[in-house]
Amino acid sequence: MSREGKLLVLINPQAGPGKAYLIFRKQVVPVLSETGAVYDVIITQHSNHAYELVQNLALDQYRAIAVVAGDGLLYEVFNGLGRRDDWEEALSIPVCIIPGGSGNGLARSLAYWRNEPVENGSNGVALNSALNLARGTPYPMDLVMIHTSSGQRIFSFLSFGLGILSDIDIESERLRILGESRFTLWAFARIAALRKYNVTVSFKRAAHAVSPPERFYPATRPAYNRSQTLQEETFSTPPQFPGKRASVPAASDLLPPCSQRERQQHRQLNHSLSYDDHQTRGDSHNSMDSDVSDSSISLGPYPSPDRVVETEMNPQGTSLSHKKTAVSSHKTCLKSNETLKDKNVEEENCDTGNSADGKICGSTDDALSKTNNMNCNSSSLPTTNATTPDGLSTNNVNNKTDSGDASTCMRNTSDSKEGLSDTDVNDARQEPKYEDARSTMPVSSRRKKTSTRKGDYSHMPQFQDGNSSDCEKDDAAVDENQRNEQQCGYNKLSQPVPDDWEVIKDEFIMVFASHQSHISSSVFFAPNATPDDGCMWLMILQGSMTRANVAKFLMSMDSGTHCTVPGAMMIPVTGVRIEPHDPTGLMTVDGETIPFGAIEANIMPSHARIMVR
Ligand SMILES: Nc1ncnc2c1ncn2[C@@H]1O[C@H](COP(=O)(O)OP(=O)(O)OP(=O)(O)O)[C@@H](O)[C@H]1O
Repeated sequence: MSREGKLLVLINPQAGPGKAYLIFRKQVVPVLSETGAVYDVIITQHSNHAYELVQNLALDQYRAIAVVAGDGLLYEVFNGLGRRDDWEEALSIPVCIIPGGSGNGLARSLAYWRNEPVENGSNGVALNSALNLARGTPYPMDLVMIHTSSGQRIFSFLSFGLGILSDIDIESERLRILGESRFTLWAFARIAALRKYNVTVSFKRAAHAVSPPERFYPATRPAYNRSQTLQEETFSTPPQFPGKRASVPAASDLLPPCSQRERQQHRQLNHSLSYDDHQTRGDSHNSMDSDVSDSSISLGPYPSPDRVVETEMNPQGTSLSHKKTAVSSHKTCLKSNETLKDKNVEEENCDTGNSADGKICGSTDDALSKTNNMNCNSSSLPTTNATTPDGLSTNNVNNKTDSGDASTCMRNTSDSKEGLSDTDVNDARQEPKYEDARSTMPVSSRRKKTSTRKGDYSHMPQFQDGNSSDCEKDDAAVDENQRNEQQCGYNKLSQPVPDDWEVIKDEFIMVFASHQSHISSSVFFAPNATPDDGCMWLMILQGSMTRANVAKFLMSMDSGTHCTVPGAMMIPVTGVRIEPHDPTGLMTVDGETIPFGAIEANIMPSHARIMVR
C-alpha cells in the first residue's frame, strides 16, 4: 500500500480522561512527522460527529482513517461508513485506533496479538498505535453485522450481548467519577443482586469450534520474536499459540468471502521498514508517560513543507481548496506566547471544554490577520494561532462559544521554514442528518443519562422492516446491499434460524460475544481471538452459576482464565441470534447501548482493514 496518501485523524477530546488530544500531540505527531506523513485532523465536537462526517467523506482522498479516542468513536466511524451507499467498499478503508479513551479494547487486542509492549499502559499502546499508523500496513479484520428487531443494522468490531458485563459497564456510568474502580464496585452490586435473563440463544458453531472451554485459553503465550524483520513476520501465518489456536484454519477456508476484495493481497503484506521502531518505542515510553501528564507541553515538529498538502474540507468532508490549519479542542487548548515571533507555545488544559463562558483558550495575536477563519457552514469564531518552540508550525485555536453541533476541521499543514504554517479553521454546523430517525427511535437509558457526552445510537442505520426483509428500500444501492447480504449468507431476524444452528432457551447470567481478544484494556475476554479468525467468541454464563463462580469469573477476566469457571461456556460461532424474553434490560454493541430486543449477528470475515506492523 502506498504510504504517500493522506491520513485522516479523528480525535475525541472528551474520550476517557480527556487526554486524547495531548496523546495526539505528544505521541502521534512526532511519529507522523518523522515519517513525513501528511494528514488532516478533525476534532470531534459532539456525539455522532464522526458518524455524520464519514457518511459524506470523499474517502478516496485518504489512505487511512485514524481514531484517537476510545472504542466509541471508532464505532461511530464504522457505522457511519456502513451507512453509505458504497458501504461495503467504505468499510474496508484502513483504520487505525490510537487509544485515548477509557475502554480501548481494540487497541489492547491488537497490541496483544502483535505482542507489542503494554507495560506503560495506554501510553505505550498509543505509541505503538502511532507507529502502526505511520509505518503500518492494512491487515484484514473481521466485522460483525448486527440486525436488530427494531430494524437497525449495526456494524461491530468488538463485542455485543447482554447480561452481567453489559449491566456493569452501563449501569456503573453513574459512578464515572470513580474511574476504573467503578466497574469493581458495580460488579459487587451486580453479584449481590444477580440478574438472570430469559433468552433464546441460537448460534452457528464455527467450523473450527472445539470444546470444552479449557481448550480456549493458552497456558502460556509464546515469545514473539521481535528481532524478526516484519518481512519475516508473514501475516499469512498468524502467530501460533498453544492449544486450539495453532489448529485454527484460516477464516477464508471456513467462510464464504463477503466481497470481491482480495484477502490474499492483504495478507501478503509488503513491509520494508527502515524505521527503527524498537528504538523509537524504547526511547519514547518514559518520556511520553511523563509528557502526557504534563499540562505544559512542547510541540513536536510537523512534516516538512514539501510533504504537506493543504486542503480545506467542507461540512461533508470533501476537499475544497488550499487553505490553512485549525485546531480546536474542548479540553485542550493552545495558548501562544505573546506573538508568533516568539515561537513558543504554552499548552494548557482548559477546564471547560466548550468555552461556553466565552473564554478564549488560546490568546490572539498579530497572526490572526494571517489566519483564515473559514466558516464551514456557519459562524465565525475567535481564532488564535500557536507556534512550536522551534517555530516549525502553527495551529489555530478555535474557541467555540457554541460547540453544540459545530465541527472543526484541523488540517495539518506546515510552513516550517517560515516559522509559520498556514492554518485554517473549518467550522461547520452540521444539522443532524438523521434527526427524524433519531426522534422516532427509542433512546437508550444510558444515552438519556449521559446525553451531553455520549451518542445515542438508537438512530443509527435504519432499514425498516417491511415483511420478511430488514433491508427493503427502493433504490439500487439498497438492492445491492441486500444482494451482498444474501451472498454472505446473512440471516434475517424475521426468518427462523437455519437448521444447522443450535438453539438453547434458558436462563442466563450473560450471553455475550467478542470478536477481539480484549473488550477493554483489562478484560481479556477471548484469549484465542485474532482480528481475522472469522468467528465471534460467544460466552454463555448459565443461570445456574453460583454467585461465587460469577465472582470468580469476573475476577479472572483480566487473565483470561475465566473461561474455565464452572457454568461458563465459550463457543466460537459465525452467527448468533439473541432473543431476550424479558421486557427490559440492557444490551450493548461495542460498549454502546442499543435498544433492548432480539438481535442477530453474523460475521463478515476480514471485511475491515486495520493498520498493524
Ligand atoms: N466532542 C465530544 N463531546 C462529547 N462527546 C463526544 C465528543 N466527541 C465524541 N463524543 C462521543 O463520546 C463517546 C465516547 O467516546 P470514546 O469511546 O472515544 O471515549 P471513551 O471515554 O472510551 O468512551 P467510553 O465511556 O465508552 O469508554 C462517543 O460515543 C462519541 O459519540
